[in-house]
Amino acid sequence: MRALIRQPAFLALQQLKQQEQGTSLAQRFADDPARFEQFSLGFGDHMRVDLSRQHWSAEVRAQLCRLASDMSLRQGIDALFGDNAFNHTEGRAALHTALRMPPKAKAMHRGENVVPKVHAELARIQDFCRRVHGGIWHGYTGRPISDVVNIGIGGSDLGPAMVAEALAPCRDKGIRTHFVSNMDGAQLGSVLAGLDPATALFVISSKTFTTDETMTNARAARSWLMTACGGEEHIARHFVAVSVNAEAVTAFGIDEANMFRFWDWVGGRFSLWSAIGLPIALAVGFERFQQLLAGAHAMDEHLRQAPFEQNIPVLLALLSIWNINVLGLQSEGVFPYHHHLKRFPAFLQQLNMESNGKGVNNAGQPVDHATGPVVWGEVGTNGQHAFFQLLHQGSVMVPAEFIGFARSAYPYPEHQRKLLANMLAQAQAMAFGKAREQVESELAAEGLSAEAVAELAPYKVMPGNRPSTVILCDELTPYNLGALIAMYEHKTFVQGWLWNINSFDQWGVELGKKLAARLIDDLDHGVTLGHDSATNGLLAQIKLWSVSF
Ligand SMILES: O=P(O)(O)OC[C@H]1O[C@](O)(CO)[C@@H](O)[C@@H]1O
Repeated sequence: MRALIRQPAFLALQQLKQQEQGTSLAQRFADDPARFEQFSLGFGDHMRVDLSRQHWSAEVRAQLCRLASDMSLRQGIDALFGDNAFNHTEGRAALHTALRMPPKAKAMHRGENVVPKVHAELARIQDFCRRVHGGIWHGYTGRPISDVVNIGIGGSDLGPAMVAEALAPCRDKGIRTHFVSNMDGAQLGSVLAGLDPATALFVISSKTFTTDETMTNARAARSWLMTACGGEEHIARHFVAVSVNAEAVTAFGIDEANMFRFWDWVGGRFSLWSAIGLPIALAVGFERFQQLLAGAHAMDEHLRQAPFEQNIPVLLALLSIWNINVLGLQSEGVFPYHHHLKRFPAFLQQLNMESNGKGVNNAGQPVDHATGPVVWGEVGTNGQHAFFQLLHQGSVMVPAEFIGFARSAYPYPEHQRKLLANMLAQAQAMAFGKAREQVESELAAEGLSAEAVAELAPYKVMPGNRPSTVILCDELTPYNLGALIAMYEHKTFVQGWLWNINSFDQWGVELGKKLAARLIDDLDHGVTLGHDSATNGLLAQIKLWSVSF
């Protein structure tokens, strides 16, 4: 297959660039009163995705869809649900979609249908939740569990932490959840300080069960608990594990009976649907966890069945290809207008940037085009009072994705109306801005002199013409959240397919881990030599200031 930038459809898109850039968003809307209907898509009765405020036309969309067809995307999508070898640099499949399939479905991996074992593990999770919620599984003094502490990092943290927070209004099981990920005792220390060891349950979540941050935190948590309860025999009531590595789990001292499994065909950043989602099920109940899976599965089916022109994740990915590879926009802002989605941008950063931050294609050659964008964001309206200035008037153009919900679980209708109004206003301001003439007439109406108007006007002009997407749902339910996350997973996958990169490995994080291992040793022994001069100098300074090394 020819590379993206040598595809005839891509060359056609490049030809269209000038013409498209020459038409402002304001002009597009003026020319076509039905633009919203033309460029917005529904997902069932719960979600509407508005792509009308992007710098594209029906012609661009058609060429992008042709590009996807020419690059055999349909074949790629089919493979995502079957026995693929997508993660060829690690010798693994990418089969996370099997985690949310109904019991009777089939997903083959090396000749075996994996769906029955997925459901067998789900049944174990359900049973465990029942025991914890019913107080049958209790702490060493006999009191029921009140606090669940997930110890994990990356995909073993971000997904469950984001979802547990997002579904906060559904937390009716009497369980508080905490997430400890960082190699910084400040995080573990502050979580432990608020816990009663007799009612705390630690979930050690690590696909490999070798990640240094997780194992360091897990060992410290175990010592803390031992000090409180005074005996190794009590540990089993307070520690469970989620991993693929049974040997390492038992070596740590957790019985295999208290280990929840997933499989090497589940990448870390795609793992929240597996037993890695245990803290979610403990926090909001197993039924809601099932609804989350159902929402994701519905999005899977949409990806598989909808024609490209109406396929939400496909169009999101194609638009990002258009923005990145043709228009040269290298960053994407994600702004959920829901306070409980405050961890969503961080989750998306791992999902997209760890997947698509690659510089070598599937044939081992350097790519000759841009790949994954810088993904960042913050909840609205907080972001508006922080960095939206740059979005509106800065010299960088950042396509924005606004995510909003018509209904709120909280009884503050005024807040909700104002929240939604703000989200819509930001998308409007980005697209249509404010022209100089309007600024001048407003200033004049305020009574400013002609001289003052001329002086102030340039600062108040809003250039507009900045692209954005609005994703609107009826409410932040487990089902909608599942669909939303799966939508972004598939956007990431489709981007990776078209860029012809492996979206499922992450070799780029390895070197730092190796270097850190040597530096940990040096800090342990007070060594300040043998590195580059900057590292040696900083080691010496740390040694001077530190009392503990
Ligand atoms: O679940 P594990 O094996 O502890 O890995 C945690 C995270 O570390 C990474 O491998 C990156 O270092 C992620 O891909 C992964 O989600």
